[in-house]
Amino acid sequence: MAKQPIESLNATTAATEAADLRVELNQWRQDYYDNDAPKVEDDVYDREYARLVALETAFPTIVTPDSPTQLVGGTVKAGFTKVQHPIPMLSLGDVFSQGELQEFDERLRQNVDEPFDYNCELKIDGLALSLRYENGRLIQGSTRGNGTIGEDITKNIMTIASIPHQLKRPLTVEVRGECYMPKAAFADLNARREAAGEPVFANPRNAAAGSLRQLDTKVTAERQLSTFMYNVADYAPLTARTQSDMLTEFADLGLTINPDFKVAHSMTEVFDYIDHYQHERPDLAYGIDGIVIKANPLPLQRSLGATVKVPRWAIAFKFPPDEQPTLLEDVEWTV
Ligand SMILES: NC(=O)c1cc2c(=O)c3cc(F)ccc3oc2nc1N
Repeated sequence: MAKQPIESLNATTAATEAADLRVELNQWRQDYYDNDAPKVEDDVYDREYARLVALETAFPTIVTPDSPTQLVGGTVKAGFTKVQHPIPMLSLGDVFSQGELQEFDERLRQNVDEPFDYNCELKIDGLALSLRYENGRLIQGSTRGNGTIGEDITKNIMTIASIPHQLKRPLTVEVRGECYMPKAAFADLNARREAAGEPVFANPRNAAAGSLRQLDTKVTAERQLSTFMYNVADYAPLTARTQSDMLTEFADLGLTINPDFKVAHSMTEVFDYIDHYQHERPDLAYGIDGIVIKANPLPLQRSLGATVKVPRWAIAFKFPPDEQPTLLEDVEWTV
């Protein structure tokens, strides 16, 4: 049904609509985060979620603690040891148009007096993970979970080739990134599963999540997972002063980063980057669901900090869902 404009609602009608949205969104979250099997396309979830945020913003008294707007990520799957993230792993705020991205930039620059660049990065469509290194040795891997409590997947991440067990320098640092399954590995896996009469994965993100959040490490080891690291919990151990230099420092340490990042000196350059990768997307070896732009100076990231849920210094520009082009040779031509 058509949504009433927010201005025409009162707290009671808003609370009723919000309650219905929460039931629906929490069920979808459960499917997405806990069962790695979403029931709806991301854009449907995002649209309903944006409506709930708008209702709660217009009527703050209707917010409830269990509202998905107050939670981050999913929960901890049974069978996994829990890991407390000393510094929470947050999610990114989303925007869906260049206009909204422009607003994000203007809002940010109102609170920052010195000029700054953005670092543009591909938004890898996988699942977030955190790696703890002590004196350069990999000692723990965990999922985001709900942002403060994740799952211990140390044994599983030890089997991923792109994750070094020893950094090139003896740093004690917690790095964060995305675990993903390349498109080719996804196609192979589903072909094997189909041949074996097993259910196939809906998309590479679910396949990566199902392969990483796996109690049987041998299964993880054969799933050809990979990673791109993009963030730290605590900036102190690094020498880098910008996001872009941090990615280069990660590579020097032996971590795997996505090389397609780019410093943008204006929103025009940000939009050019977005347009370029919106076209490149089908040819990339891995799935992306958007672009992430981040304030490049690390001291600025630190001073801007985060809300209860998202960093103030970064935003995700989401692409519309990936329409798989129908390959013409797949179409039966009737003559
Ligand atoms: N999927 C991604 O490729 C990707 C994801 C995030 C985040 O989730 C993320 C979450 C934060 F709280 C802060 C920075 C982040 O940076 C990020 N950068 C990326 N490139």
